[in-house]
Amino acid sequence: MSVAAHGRRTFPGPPPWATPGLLRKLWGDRLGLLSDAADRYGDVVRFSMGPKTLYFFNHPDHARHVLTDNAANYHKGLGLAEARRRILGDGLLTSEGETWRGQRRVISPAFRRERIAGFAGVVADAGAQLTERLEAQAGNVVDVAEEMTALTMDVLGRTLLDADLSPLSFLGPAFEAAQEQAMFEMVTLGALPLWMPLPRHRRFRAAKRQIEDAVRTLVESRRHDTGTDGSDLMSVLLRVSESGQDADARWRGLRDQIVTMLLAGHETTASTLSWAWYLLSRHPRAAERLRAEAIAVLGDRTPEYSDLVKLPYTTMVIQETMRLYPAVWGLPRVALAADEIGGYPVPAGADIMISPYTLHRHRDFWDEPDQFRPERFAADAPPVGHRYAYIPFGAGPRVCVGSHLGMLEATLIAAMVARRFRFEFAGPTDPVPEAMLSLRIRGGLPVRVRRA
Ligand code: HEM
Repeated sequence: MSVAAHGRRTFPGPPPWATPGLLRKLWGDRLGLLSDAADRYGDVVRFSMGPKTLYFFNHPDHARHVLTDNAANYHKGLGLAEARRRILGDGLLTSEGETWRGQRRVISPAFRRERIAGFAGVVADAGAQLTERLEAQAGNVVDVAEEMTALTMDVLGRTLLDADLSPLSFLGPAFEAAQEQAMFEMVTLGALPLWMPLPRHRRFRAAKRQIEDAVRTLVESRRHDTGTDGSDLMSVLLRVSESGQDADARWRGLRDQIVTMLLAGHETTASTLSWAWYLLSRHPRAAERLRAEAIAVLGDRTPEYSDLVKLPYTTMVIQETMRLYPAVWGLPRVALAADEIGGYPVPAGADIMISPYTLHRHRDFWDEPDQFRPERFAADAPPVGHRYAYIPFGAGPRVCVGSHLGMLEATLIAAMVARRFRFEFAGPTDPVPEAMLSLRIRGGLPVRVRRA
């Protein structure tokens, strides 16, 4: 069908008078907003919200078009644009164009599979410390989401940043405040400028200061101690920051990269592991199978990188967790020039949303999409109906640079913990997903720790 023919077609979507309700949902229930719209209107939805229009495309072909085939026409959008302005700056996640291309070229080697394989020892060590902490808590209720955050932060520090991040436990809440602000600005469309003396603005400014101070400390301590071979991420970032521009710009460049790595490198894996523990607490047979595999493969010994391929069921549990609760639930983009997606015309400047969360539950591509069934990812199961119906790490040029590290960490930690413990969900009601930049669990995940 021609563009002109579609141009006359009106987009499906809620009527303009629904705007207040839509904005409320954009603030309080982003997943509900998208899921309900997909159920009601199908694969293409236009949300008109006052001055803002959001185009939601929910067919895997649309995802391929935006993320890969015509990726050059799209920059990062809604939510990420605010996060860029407020906290991430021109780090790898939010930079664009030539700046991004240059950064990706120099940063990627630090994430190669061979390098990541060398990190298995650090992951195993962090896992051993975690199991000791859990042992001390056997029979008690702990917030396992908080434990996962501490663990992934520790691993990130010791692998990529060559630093002990344990004195920086305030970073978790500080990142939370920073993301809150970015989301708030997204929903209020920037109507409440940061100079206004609101408590949330004060909270944000304090959080930003804490994050900057932490980065400064990391950089200073590293400059005095360069005992590495120079190919780790921190060395690469420091080297890059030594060339060109004025001192201020160099510092900003370095800060943006480190803040980005701190945020992107720990929340996502922590979220994945937390949701996995919740799902396993609700599916004891799957939990038992995972435990049996972990014991058969690892026994009592320290896991190694080569164990990854021997843990297919554990891997399937992580894959299925990322299907139901993809840590990066939304891939917002802005169209640079007018385009046509799935036959629908979108104007230049249009805000586009591709959502792994809704694609991963798309009824045309998944059997019983809301059920937790790790078997769908078994080697002998039918392949996923469409390559872009499952994109937990994104796709195309902006695909996750840390996916190998994320998978290594999630799989080894799941096996190490499951061979010793099981968790009973101890919350008063089912956990509520909170769609910030990553998919958190609102209020944490209380579980009772039981020796398995
Ligand atoms: C289970 C764990 C993880 C998941 C599910 C995940 C998911 C994603 C997704 C979906 C994207 C694409 C975002 C977009 O297109 O807008 C992304 C990008 C990115 N991720 Fe991850 N990630 C994980 C772990 C990590 C780790 C461990 C790091 C390490 C620092 C990391 C660093 C990054 C960076 C820097 C980008 C931006 C890449 C670019 O634009 O060139 N991620 N991640």
